[in-house]
Amino acid sequence: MDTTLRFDILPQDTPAHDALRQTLQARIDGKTKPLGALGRLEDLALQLGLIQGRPDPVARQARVIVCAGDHGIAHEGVSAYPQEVTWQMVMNFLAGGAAVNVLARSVGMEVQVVDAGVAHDFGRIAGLVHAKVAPGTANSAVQPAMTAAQCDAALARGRALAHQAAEAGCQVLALGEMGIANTSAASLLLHKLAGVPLEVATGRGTGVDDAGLARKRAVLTRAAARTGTLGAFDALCEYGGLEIAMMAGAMLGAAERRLLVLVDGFIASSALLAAYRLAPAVRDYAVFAHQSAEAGHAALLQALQARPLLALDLRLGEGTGAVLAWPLVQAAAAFLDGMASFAAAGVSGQSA
Ligand SMILES: O=C(O)c1ccc[n+]([C@@H]2O[C@H](COP(=O)([O-])O)[C@@H](O)[C@H]2O)c1
Ligand SMILES: Cc1cc2nc[nH]c2cc1C
Repeated sequence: MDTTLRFDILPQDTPAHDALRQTLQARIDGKTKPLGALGRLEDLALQLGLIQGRPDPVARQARVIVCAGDHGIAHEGVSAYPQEVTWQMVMNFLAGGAAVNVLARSVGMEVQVVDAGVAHDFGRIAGLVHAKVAPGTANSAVQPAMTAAQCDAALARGRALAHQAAEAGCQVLALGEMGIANTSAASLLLHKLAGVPLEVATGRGTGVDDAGLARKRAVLTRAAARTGTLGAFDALCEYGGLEIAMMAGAMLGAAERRLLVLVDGFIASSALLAAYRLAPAVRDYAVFAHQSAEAGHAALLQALQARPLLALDLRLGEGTGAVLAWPLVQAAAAFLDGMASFAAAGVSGQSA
């Protein structure tokens, strides 16, 4: 089985990119600083230029899309919080009172809240993007979480949301999520797609105690045993979530429109892992914002050969870590644009 969608992402290893890479590197190296002294900001500037296909990339507008979804596996008692927190937090996002709202305001980022698959009827509520594919997934401990049609619908809707962000003028798209029990889905994806043992891939999520962690591991072991080796789409169907598939679709759609993708924590990274396996070129568009305190995130980042920008011990989700990395992307574009070159400033370059 495979997704019916085809993602059209420009790979970045073409000869045209080699020429642009050299131009960007020369611009970076010509700035008034010791060679390489802006460290990872230099990598960011280079990546942004390659993504936008220009030596003078811009980072003016960014949006965070928070995808919310519920999980059948929550009924196995794998989270420290009850399922209704998902829809209650959606209301909190819409009221502007959640962490992601506050942090996004502080860095000048727009928040879009999406019902990807919450097990609650919101009615026609203002401000919410109504993209509910189903009222939560099925319990992946006993059956596939999603049908292929549901997974395809979530991917397609995510892609469309990313395209809309591009049309609205964004250069950068951050993806975040809300979904009680979705660390279970992310751990199962990590286990199935990267072969990471469940003992390593499973953490405390919202904060289960030792007994809760043991129970969660037992549930995930049972769930994983239902299937053998899986491709990315089948793994999403079997163990993913509607919000995870929607984030994956949005990441792929963002790359199609040459947006830089800011990846949040453990669950968002599992969406990127699935997206990467569906279309490897998406990896070049991704910036890993932070290393989550969730056990398993280190292994996930390693599987993607990713080095996150920040390490703040966050384990909240919602896109909070991704939002905090937006000023760094802006700083990268700003130094490339505004710093004087050695020639312009009359500063001597490196000694021969
Ligand atoms: O982003 C992270 O790294 C992260 C780590 C742990 C928990 N979360 C959030 O907590 C919820 C999932 O935790 P749980 O225990 O219900 O599986 C979900 O709403 C996530 O946004 C998020
Ligand atoms: C309160 C609360 C807020 C969240 N935000 C993301 N995941 C969350 C989980 C809980 C429990």
